[in-house]
Amino acid sequence: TCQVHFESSNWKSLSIKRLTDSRLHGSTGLRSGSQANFFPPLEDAMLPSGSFNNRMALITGGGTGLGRAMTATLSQLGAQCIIASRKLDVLQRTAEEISSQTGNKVHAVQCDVRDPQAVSQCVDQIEALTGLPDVIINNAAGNFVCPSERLSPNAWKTITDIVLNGTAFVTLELGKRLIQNQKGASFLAITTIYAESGSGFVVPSASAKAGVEALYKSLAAEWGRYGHRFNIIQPGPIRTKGAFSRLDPTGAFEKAMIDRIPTGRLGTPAEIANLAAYVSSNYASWMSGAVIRFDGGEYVSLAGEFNELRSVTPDQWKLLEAMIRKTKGS
Ligand SMILES: CCCCC/C=C\C/C=C\C/C=C\C=C\C(=O)SCCNC(=O)CCNC(=O)[C@H](O)C(C)(C)COP(=O)(O)OP(=O)(O)OC[C@H]1O[C@@H](n2cnc3c(N)ncnc32)[C@H](O)[C@@H]1OP(=O)(O)O
Ligand SMILES: NC(=O)C1=CN([C@@H]2O[C@H](COP(=O)(O)OP(=O)(O)OC[C@H]3O[C@@H](n4cnc5c(N)ncnc54)[C@H](OP(=O)(O)O)[C@@H]3O)[C@@H](O)[C@H]2O)C=CC1
Repeated sequence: TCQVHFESSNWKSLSIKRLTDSRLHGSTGLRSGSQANFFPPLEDAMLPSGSFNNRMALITGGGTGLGRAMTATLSQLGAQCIIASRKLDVLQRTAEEISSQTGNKVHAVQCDVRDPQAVSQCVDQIEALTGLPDVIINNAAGNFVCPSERLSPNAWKTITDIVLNGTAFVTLELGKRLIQNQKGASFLAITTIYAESGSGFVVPSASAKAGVEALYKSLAAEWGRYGHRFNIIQPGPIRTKGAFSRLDPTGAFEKAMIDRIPTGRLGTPAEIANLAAYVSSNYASWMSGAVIRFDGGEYVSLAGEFNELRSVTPDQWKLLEAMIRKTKGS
């Protein structure tokens, strides 16, 4: 299966014919992505049942995607949940479905997090329904891929308003009321791996998510004295309609994305829901200011400049090593 052709002893002219995922990788017997068999996702709730009994949880964007999965897990573990976003019909459908499965009430509250007045009214409604929450998950977001030179001011404003200002309005409004009531709480923000690295083509999202991380790290330092913990989860790719339809509308990039993930697969909503439940639970009461990357290894895979050498087969390595060992001096 060795496809190395020596055109000269120069590294640059070494032509390595890349093997596609439908062919064996050297003598390892691994097909691209087949390592996923080592990393099967577990779908059941990880924490003991009742871990969130008598606790109230607010999940923004809890009607769909990852927010919905987090709501389902918290509800299954005993929490009374409130889900908030713009589309009341979507929220109500999700709330009914989850409540009927878990037997625990899920409340739907309409709220556009970009509007501080709407956020304040939403928190009034939450106080009346359940009292102030013990768990706040800032999960709502907006995003789309777009070359930055095509972004209008309003496109920039829309994404940064939802992601950064929305998270800030929800966090500050609840924080102030919790402080007044001398009540502790766990705050969790869902960001993304490129909040750390930056990324072209999603620049408003990258900028806003980086701001959210700064906000949460800062408040972790400032508001511990009020009983508040602040943590961040940076998910890698997890299939949801909201994300994939806006970031890879044709599906053209999915295979390349999976190929670069060392665990060979996308994450699942249930996996991130378990992590979010743990971080929000009392089992994690010493965790604050943490940034947890949850991406199957994608970030480090993208970062290391030699990681492409994964495609070199054992036979090719023998040839490369011989060439390297033959080199004397500089
Ligand atoms: C190499 C490829 C890799 C493939 C990756 C595949 C999978 C994903 C992997 C990782 C994901 C990592 C991070 C994910 C982060 C996320 O946040 S995903 C969550 C995405 N979910 C959502 O976005 C849900 C909510 N979104 C929306 O409601 C809308 O999309 C929107 C954000 C636009 C807000 O809606 P609305 O308030 O109704 O805004 P408007 O439609 O009025 O638009 C406001 C302005 O924005 C301009 N605009 C809208 N869409 C685009 C576009 N596609 N391109 C350019 N500009 C756009 C619009 O024209 C408005 O501006 P103007 O008024 O015209 O100037
Ligand atoms: N899926 C993935 O691969 C990844 C996702 N993430 C993050 O995970 C989180 C969830 O994303 P995902 O589930 O994939 O996508 P979704 O599109 O399903 O979730 C986004 C949610 O945000 C809500 N929302 C959007 N705008 C507003 C607004 N102005 N006010 C209130 N709520 C709003 C939406 O509800 P509505 O339309 O009713 O307002 C929706 O429920 C986001 O923070 C995203 O950035 C990060 C990395 C990877």
